[in-house]
Amino acid sequence: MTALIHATDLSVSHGGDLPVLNHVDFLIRPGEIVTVVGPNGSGKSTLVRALLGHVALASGRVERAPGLRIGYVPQRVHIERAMPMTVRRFLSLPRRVGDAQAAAALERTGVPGLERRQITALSGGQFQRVLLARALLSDPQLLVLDEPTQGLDQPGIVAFYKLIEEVRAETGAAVLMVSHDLLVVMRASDRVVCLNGHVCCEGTPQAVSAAPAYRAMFGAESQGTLALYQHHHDHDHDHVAEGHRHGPACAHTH
Ligand SMILES: Nc1ncnc2c1ncn2[C@@H]1O[C@H](COP(=O)(O)OP(=O)(O)OP(=O)(O)O)[C@@H](O)[C@H]1O
Repeated sequence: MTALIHATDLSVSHGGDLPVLNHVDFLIRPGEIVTVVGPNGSGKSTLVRALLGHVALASGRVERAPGLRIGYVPQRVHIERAMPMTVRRFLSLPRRVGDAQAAAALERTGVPGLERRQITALSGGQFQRVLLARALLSDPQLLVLDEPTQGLDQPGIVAFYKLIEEVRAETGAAVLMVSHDLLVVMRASDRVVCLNGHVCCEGTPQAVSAAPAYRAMFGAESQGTLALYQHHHDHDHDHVAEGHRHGPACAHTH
């Protein structure tokens, strides 16, 4: 298998009437940056957790490359920060690491020397970088980031994505990201998957931002994303770009 993770016909139900994920196919290859976008409650976190093997599947299968090393950064809001703990101790959870390794990871993520600080005393942006540092300690082949820039301001978001691209360039790790930051997320991604219980459309950022299903889902917000690309390429945005896969919500033909 050349893919790091390959999921086919994935359905997940949390017990409600409708499945949260409905026959989703998903693939991530070595070194790719893939971003999953979609409205609140569209199943993005559930997809990530299913790919990691953290939720039971109603149907389908998930294949992970044998021995795959994954660095997982869960949604920041889900991490208990109230407990008194230094950054250094946090970096040794769940796996103990040496001082030099911890220092190098903090340096790499742009927050050197924070070891003795309390987790509770960090800013949102600093904590995000500490979380990334901890994920990098396992030398991952795949970094999984769930809403990594939630709560950051615009410059903080741009800086974080730049850091992710640098890490990918240096380590060759693939990156799977869930994000709402439509304005900047597209630029950093090789491929975008637009999710709403099912895969509405997927492809290059350019192709997805021009797809009717994507526009319908994000409406006015998507205009900024389109503007971002207008000077990068020369096709007419009133036409559908080539190169994206159709989902059930796509009404057009090429
Ligand atoms: N453990 C759970 N038990 C019951 N329902 C759940 C559980 N986890 C998620 N859900 C429901 O599944 C749906 C999808 O949730 P999920 O967190 O995957 O969406 P999301 O796209 O990541 O949302 P958001 O953008 O708000 O983070 C939601 O309706 C949510 O309420």
